[in-house]
Amino acid sequence: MDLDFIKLHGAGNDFVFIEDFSRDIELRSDQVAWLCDRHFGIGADGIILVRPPENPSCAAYMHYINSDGSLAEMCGNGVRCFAKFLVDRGYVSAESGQLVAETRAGERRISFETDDFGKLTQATVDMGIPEFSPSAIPILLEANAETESGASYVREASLESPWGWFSFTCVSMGNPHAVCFLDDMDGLPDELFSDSRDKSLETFDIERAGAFFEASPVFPERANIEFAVVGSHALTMRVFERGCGETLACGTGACATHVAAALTGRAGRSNELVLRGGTLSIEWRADGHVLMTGPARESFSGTIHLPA
Ligand SMILES: N[C@H](CCC[C@H](N)C(=O)O)C(=O)O
Repeated sequence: MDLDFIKLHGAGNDFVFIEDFSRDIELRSDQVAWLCDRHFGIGADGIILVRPPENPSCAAYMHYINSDGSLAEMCGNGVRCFAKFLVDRGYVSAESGQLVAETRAGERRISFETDDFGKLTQATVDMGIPEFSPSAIPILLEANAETESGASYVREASLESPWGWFSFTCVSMGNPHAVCFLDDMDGLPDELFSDSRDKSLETFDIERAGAFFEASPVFPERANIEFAVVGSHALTMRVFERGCGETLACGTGACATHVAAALTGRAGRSNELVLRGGTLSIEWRADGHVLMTGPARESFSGTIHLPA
């Protein structure tokens, strides 16, 4: 089967977009993995099929698939690129400045800016209200703290690993996140850093630590694992994504990290989240909604022959 595709990315988190308004594209996990392979396929962190919405007031439905073929409820960088796909191709009027995307996690309102040619340059997504209960994450641990509004949540729960104990604060943005603040890297073993003389987020071996916790039995549906460092002006983070591995950015992960930082007194209600692929601006509003602002870029388009 020949597939027309468009490659887009949000802060380096990249996706293969395929228009599927006729709802006749179904991809097996091995086909998804092949399309996402950076040597034998197109190369991406995930696939996004653009499908008709259930609710006609929504612009379209975002069907997101991780590069390992697993489905995820939500993708923050992906939904900004989703808006770009729709605006740049005229499915949504550039003048309207907003649209509602339908996702597996629910509807997400997006406001966007365009350039002089009507092409979307950046978008602000209302990522909804985070969920905290262990059953909502899901995580097989008891809640041990309460938010100001009385929601129970898992705060800096210690999980053991071959390299010692790590503390995670858990947040759902429609998909599961476990956030670890690396407050004392000197206390971690040398083998977890590519340069033991420079124990930093950059030299931290996220592939090993992230893979260990992503697959921990404490997360029955696995989890996206964030490691973050709080600076004087910004939060710097890296993410090992469920079903993908390390990505250059994770929109829902940036939101979860920001919320966890606010909950644990490390940050206020608005922050710049610095990721390897770019910076996302996150605000946790007083009404509980999390707003994420960031770029969306088109890389290239083409047609690929998908082996049967
Ligand atoms: N791997 C994630 C989905 C993609 C999230 C990320 N790319 C984002 O921008 O939010 C999961 O399985 O929940």
